[in-house]
Amino acid sequence: MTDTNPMAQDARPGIAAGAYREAMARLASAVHLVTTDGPGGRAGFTASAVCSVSDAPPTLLVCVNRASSAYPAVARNDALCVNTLAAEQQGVAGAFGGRTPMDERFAAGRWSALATGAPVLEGALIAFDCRIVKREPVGTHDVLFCEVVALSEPTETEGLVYAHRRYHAVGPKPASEAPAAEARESGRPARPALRLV
Ligand SMILES: NC(=O)C1=CN([C@@H]2O[C@H](COP(=O)(O)OP(=O)(O)OC[C@H]3O[C@@H](n4cnc5c(N)ncnc54)[C@H](O)[C@@H]3O)[C@@H](O)[C@H]2O)C=CC1
Ligand SMILES: Cc1cc2nc3c(=O)[nH]c(=O)nc-3n(C[C@H](O)[C@H](O)[C@H](O)COP(=O)(O)O)c2cc1C
Repeated sequence: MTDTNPMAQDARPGIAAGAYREAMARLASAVHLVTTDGPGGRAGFTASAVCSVSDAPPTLLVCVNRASSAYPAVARNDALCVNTLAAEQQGVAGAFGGRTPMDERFAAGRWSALATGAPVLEGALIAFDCRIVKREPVGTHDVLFCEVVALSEPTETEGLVYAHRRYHAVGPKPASEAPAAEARESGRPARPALRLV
């Protein structure tokens, strides 16, 4: 049988990086700033390749490109913080998304620290302060296994999602705006949970 779907044609071993990226562009991901500080210096980058591995011990994985300007610091330091971005922090995601000097990136936000000293972004949806417990090179990236040692106070607001090469807002608005409750009371439809920002 001849398959006329170009995506299906590409789904074979040895597909080109471009076809893989095109496929990956269809996946929606939360957007994070991965930040670090220590003997290797302060650095950070925007990341979507982050996921939960285990809750005992609480462990995340983060994939970092070895060609990234943040890599030398991430490679040397033993801690990092995964700052999951709120919808209104799209500008900070842009600043940390490449080609901007580190000092300028950090000027785009306000910072504190939890247990490890890695920079914690004020207003993030949530921040996971981590010790890096294992590193595994895979292709162009290092996969970092990170044990979560402290959490920030969560911010009750919309999250930031990246899909189809664009940012979107997702989730509930702050309680004060309570659109769903309002909509229920007024009989009007609630606004969609996902919108372009
Ligand atoms: N995991 C990563 O290293 C990611 C890197 N990026 C980088 O940010 C820039 C903008 O990206 P897009 O506008 O989304 O266009 P794009 O066409 O370069 O990427 C589309 C999708 O492919 C994946 N991807 C891209 N580069 C990758 C890489 N080097 N390794 C593994 N997966 C990768 C991501 O899921 C991304 O959303 C590009 O330079 C891209 O390389 C973006 C997302 C993830
Ligand atoms: C939405 C988005 C998600 C990204 N996710 C990752 C990621 O998970 N891992 C990674 O190494 N780079 C990721 N990048 C790329 C880095 O943020 C950065 O652009 C890249 O490391 C090159 O930066 P440099 O100019 O500091 O070398 C992402 C970029 C964007 C815009």
